[in-house]
Amino acid sequence: MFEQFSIEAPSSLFNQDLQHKIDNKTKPLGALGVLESLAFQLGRIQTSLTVDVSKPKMIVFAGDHGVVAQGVSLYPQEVTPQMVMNFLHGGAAVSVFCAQHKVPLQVVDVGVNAELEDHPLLAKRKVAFATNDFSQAPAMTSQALSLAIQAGVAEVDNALDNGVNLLMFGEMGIGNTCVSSCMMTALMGIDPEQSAGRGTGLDEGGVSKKAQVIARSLKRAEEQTGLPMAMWDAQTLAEQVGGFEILAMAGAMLQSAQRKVAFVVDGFICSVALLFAQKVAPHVREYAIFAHQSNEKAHKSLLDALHAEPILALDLRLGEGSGAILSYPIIQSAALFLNNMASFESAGVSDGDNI
Ligand SMILES: Cc1cc2ncn([C@H]3O[C@H](COP(=O)(O)O)[C@@H](O)[C@H]3O)c2cc1C
Ligand SMILES: O=C(O)c1cccnc1
Repeated sequence: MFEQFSIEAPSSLFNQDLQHKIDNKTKPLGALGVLESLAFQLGRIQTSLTVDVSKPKMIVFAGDHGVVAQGVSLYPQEVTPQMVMNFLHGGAAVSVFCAQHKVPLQVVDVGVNAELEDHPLLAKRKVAFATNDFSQAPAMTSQALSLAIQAGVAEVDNALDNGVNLLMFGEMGIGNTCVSSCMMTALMGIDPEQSAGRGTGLDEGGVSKKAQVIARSLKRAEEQTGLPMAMWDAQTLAEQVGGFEILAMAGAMLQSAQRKVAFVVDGFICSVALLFAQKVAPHVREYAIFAHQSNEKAHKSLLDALHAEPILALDLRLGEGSGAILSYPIIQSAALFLNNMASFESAGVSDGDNI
């Protein structure tokens, strides 16, 4: 299933030169903080002392989830196709922010529970109209899993073949915080109480019901596979409790890393996609830029598990790729300081080792 991915760590060839270049900019050592680690990471990924993030693209994967039948979201499933139309017509948060930064937006239907009309911004790669309700049966077949992964791979290939040099990923799918929490529980071996959060705005009772649905679903899957979840491989985990848009995004992240291009991770759901991708190929993590820390409860512990240093913390709890696009100006600034800032030598400024 995942044999196509053999992801190498970014090159270390320029590590010393990159650090030297960053340290010799006209600023106190380390003073540009997170921008310095971003510039270093981009330089490693692009194997260059100058970096280019001038051709970004936002790809939003959309899909529906059978498990919403268990009452795990505040909103009805119809909102998924309605929001996809809103993305296409420029009215969603991610659309507005992409327009602000002149970043092209592509929406990919991998499993929306509605027939969608053709639209230039829409890629139609529907695997099915929704996953199965995984509290009752496996979420998907291995064939469906493969189609979801390949949808992500194909969209990334398409973008990179057209010169894109920075990818940003987002998602839309009512119920997908439940799916993400369930995947996180299985991937990290934690209690569902620790991974379930409010999503679109559940109250405490709703969150504890969501945790119960997750616990029941994982028990069902353990019984059906005859294996404790700690022993599931990536394929089993995805088939049992995955979501189409989350797995398409994982495929996209893996392909982006395979082709040595950095990608921006949005909030909680995207971080779970990365955690899954990391189970397939650990080095994928090194190509990820973390946009922000979401207000979804489990995002902080997930970011810690990924050793991630997010750029922003704005109390967002939206998804769609909204945090990813908001972080783009900072990523641009990281590239610009590395490329264009003067060095102590070129600007004739005295540096600081005279003590
Ligand atoms: C109008 C609206 C726009 C959204 N845009 C993103 N999401 C976000 O909320 C959903 C996940 O939350 P839950 O698991 O609680 O359903 C996802 O679709 C996510 O992208 C939205 C949700 C709504 C209602
Ligand atoms: O952080 C996220 O990705 C998120 C949080 C709440 C709702 N939808 C998405």
